[in-house]
Parts: sequence; C-alpha cells; structure tokens
Amino acid sequence: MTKLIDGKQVANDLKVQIASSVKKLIALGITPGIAVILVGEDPASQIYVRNKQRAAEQLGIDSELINLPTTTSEAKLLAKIDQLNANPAIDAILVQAPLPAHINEERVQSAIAPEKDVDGFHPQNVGALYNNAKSYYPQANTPRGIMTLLAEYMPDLVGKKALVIGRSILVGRPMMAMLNNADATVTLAHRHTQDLDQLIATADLIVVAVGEPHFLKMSAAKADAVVIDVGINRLEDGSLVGDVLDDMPDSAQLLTPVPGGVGPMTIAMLMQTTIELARQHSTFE
Ligand SMILES: Nc1nc2c(c(=O)[nH]1)N[C@@H](CN(C=O)c1ccc(C(=O)N[C@@H](CCC(=O)O)C(=O)O)cc1)CN2
Repeated sequence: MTKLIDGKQVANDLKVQIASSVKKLIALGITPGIAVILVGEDPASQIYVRNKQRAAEQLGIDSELINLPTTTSEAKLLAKIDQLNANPAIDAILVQAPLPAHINEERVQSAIAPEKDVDGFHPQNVGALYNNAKSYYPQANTPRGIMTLLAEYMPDLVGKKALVIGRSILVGRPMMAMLNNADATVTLAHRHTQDLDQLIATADLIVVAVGEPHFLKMSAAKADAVVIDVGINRLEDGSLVGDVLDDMPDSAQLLTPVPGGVGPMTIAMLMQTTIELARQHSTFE
C-alpha cells in the first residue's frame, strides 16, 4: 500500500500537548476562549462547528457558538463581531466559511480584530505570513496543520519542488506562503495552468485542494512523492473521498487519507492557535 500519513494520530498527540498547556494557563488565571459564528444551516458546516466545540470542551478551552439565521444581514454580523472584539473573555473569533452569498467575506474577515483572528485571514496577518514576519501572528489552520504533518513525514523541505494545486484563501494561497517560508521552491497551479501533468510528474510534494473527487492519480506523481489531499467530497452514496485516487498500491509514496488526514489537523491547529492568542493577550494586559 501507499504509505498513509496518519493525521488523526498526529492531531491526537498535539491535543494531548494542548490540554497540558491549557491546564498551565488556567493555573495562571488565563482561560482561553473561542467564539465560533455560524451563519445559516449548511449541514457540513454544522458538523465542523460541532467538532470544534467538542474539541474545545475536551481541552478545557471556553467556547461560545453563535448560530445566526441565513437571512442575517452583513451589518448585523459585523455588529456581532464588534461585540466579540470588545469582549476580554474571547481570545479567538472564527466565522465559519462559506457564508451566504449576500455577505461579503472580505469585509467580514477584515472586521475581526487581527489579534483575535484565529483563522489568520485578516489582511494584516496575511501580509505578515507573506513577508515571513518574525513576530507572532496567527496563521491559517489547515495549511499550518499540513506543515505540522510535513515536519514529521517530510522534515527537509529546503529546495524541494512543491506543487500546490488550487489557490483558495483558505488553503492554496497560505500554503504557498508557508512552503515558501520553509525554503521549498513552490509552484501554485490553478485552472489556467498549462502543462500541469509535467508539474505533477516532477514535484517532490503535491498539495491538492481543488474540491474534485479523484482529480489527481497517485500514478501521475513521482515514485517517491509526498501527496497531501485536502479535498473533502461527499459522494451521492454518502461516502467521503478526497481529491486524490490511490492507484499505486505498492509504491513508496506518502499520502494523507480522507478522512483521517488533513481534517483532524485543522481542528487541532485551531485549538493550538486559540491558546497562542490567549497567551499573547495575557502578555499585553
Ligand atoms: N472559518 C473557517 N471556515 C472553514 C475552514 C476553516 O479553516 N476556517 N475550513 C473548512 C472546514 N473545516 C473547518 O472549518 C473542516 C473540515 C473538515 C474537517 C474534518 O475533520 N474532516 C474529517 C471528516 C469529517 C466528515 O466526516 O465530514 C476528516 O477529514 O477526517 C475539519 C474541519 C471550511 N470552512
């Protein structure tokens, strides 16, 4: 079998460390707090938000879920964010994506105070990531989770050919910046990219985040490639598949499975970023 990268295990190990950090913070009188805002009733988002609440609860992090109806106006959402920005019990604010079409995501992300922006989507934090700033700033949790997996499974990224397929704000763009900051040589591919097959065939590392079942076949990649599958595609029969098809059962390649690869890391890193923000706030007081 293609060797699978066990995201669930790495995430569980990380959660053990986070629980211990939370205990230490609480002993110092600091209880980390996260507020998650869900607008609408998207079933997948409801699951992800519930999983975030459950993880926070398990780790001793205070969490508040704010459920708003699909018809919520942008002004009302922005007012709620202002309230949370001003609430000292809240260290981290997350607005679950996607938002209903009538709400401008960019304005919403910019309204969250940069020091409470647990997703790392505020322009100030995006800029810090692109500039590889040395001072602390929150970073997007899915690509950060992938970097944590790579630290274990592909520790030397220097000079490696990394191919990121998909240029979303959530994954592709911050992934490109993080790999660049780790001194990999990064190509960001998208729907207009030419000679993608050639890029795939020569990459040491491929991160696929396109949202298309079985978009990439492992047989198209190098014999020793590391492939990170960020896709979460629910098929009509209810099964969950990624963007990658493992058609190389006997290869030396490494692949993240779906489920059990990148997904659990996203939640664990979200908790990690929450406690980092809580620590930052305690030093500012
Ligand atoms: N504000 C944000 N919105 C969204 C983000 C985000 O990072 N910030 N990411 C995604 C969804 N997401 C977290 O919100 C997420 C998706 C999937 C998983 C996960 O654990 N997946 C499991 C499978 C779960 C299932 O059965 O459906 C796995 O892959 O093993 C965690 C988080 C979009 N929105």
